[in-house]
Amino acid sequence: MTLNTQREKEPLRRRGSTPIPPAKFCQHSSWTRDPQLPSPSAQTNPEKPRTQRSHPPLGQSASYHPGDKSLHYRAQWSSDSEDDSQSDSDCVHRVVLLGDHGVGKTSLAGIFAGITEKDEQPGEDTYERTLTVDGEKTTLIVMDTWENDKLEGEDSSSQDDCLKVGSAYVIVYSVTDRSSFDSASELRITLRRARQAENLPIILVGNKSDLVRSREVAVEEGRACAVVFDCKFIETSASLQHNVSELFEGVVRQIRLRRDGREVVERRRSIYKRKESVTQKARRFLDRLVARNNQRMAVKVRSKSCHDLAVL
Ligand SMILES: Nc1nc2c(ncn2[C@@H]2O[C@H](COP(=O)(O)OP(=O)(O)OP(=O)(O)O)[C@@H](O)[C@H]2O)c(=O)[nH]1
Repeated sequence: MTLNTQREKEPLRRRGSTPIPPAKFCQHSSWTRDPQLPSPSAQTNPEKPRTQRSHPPLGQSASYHPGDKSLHYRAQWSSDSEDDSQSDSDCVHRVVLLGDHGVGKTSLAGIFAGITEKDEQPGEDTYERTLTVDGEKTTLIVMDTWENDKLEGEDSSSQDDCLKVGSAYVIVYSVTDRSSFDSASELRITLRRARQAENLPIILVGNKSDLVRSREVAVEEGRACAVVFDCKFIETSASLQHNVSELFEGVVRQIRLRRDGREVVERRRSIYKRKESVTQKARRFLDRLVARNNQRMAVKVRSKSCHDLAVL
């Protein structure tokens, strides 16, 4: 994996209120977007100026591909150093950020969007970006539209919309704020109620991991919560841009695992993942084997795997 810090084009931004044409979305495994089609937003707003931004580091795995003219209106980052010409699909998925005020949703969305300057606040609340993960392109539309504090009797339609439209959800809490952790659990329950029958990718994110001294929620608590609520877990620091690329690449992998099935995704990933040693692989295999016959072990393995965003 390489880090490419070349200048890149600004990612597409939308206002949350701007309707997104449903035809853009890949809710089904068979849907593939025609890369020759112009962006729907480019059609509705052809005059929209696009300024250049520098790409943030995005962990250690970012690389931008400015030569791709068919996707000129979108920014991309890649988890691979390989040539992307082999990419075989380009689906679009909505990822909704949920969580209390001040936990860092906008900051995470800003990093996703490629906003680097500290004092530059994201002006919009919906961002589109194409990621190349394990050699395949996927476009995410990250929605930072959640309004947490609807009062009793107030119209909750925007919350309902958020709970309906996502192909994946990122529930953020701050590790320095226990009440935000409690809210995250409530949000998980609300989401489960709203989308009962669906096996949605949901990632619980403990943000602000850099604030070591004011930590109120231990990493083990986050992990245990993810096991109980059957979702994935990662700690991030938007300030240090730690684990942010891993988070969004993990979202892509979780979407694909549900779309393609476990074997296909894991095989594809293994081609690209060369860092894992034979010993690590063998340990993981043995853990699973033992877990099949041991309920308690199964919980242990699940708690280990809940922070591996590349497996189901
Ligand atoms: N130290 C530290 N501060 C962070 C981190 N992420 C966000 N912040 C700060 O926390 C504050 C709130 O961040 P936002 O991104 O606006 O949080 P939000 O969840 O979008 O908040 P609302 O828009 O009110 O819902 C800002 O001052 C950020 O700079 C982080 O990882 N570490």
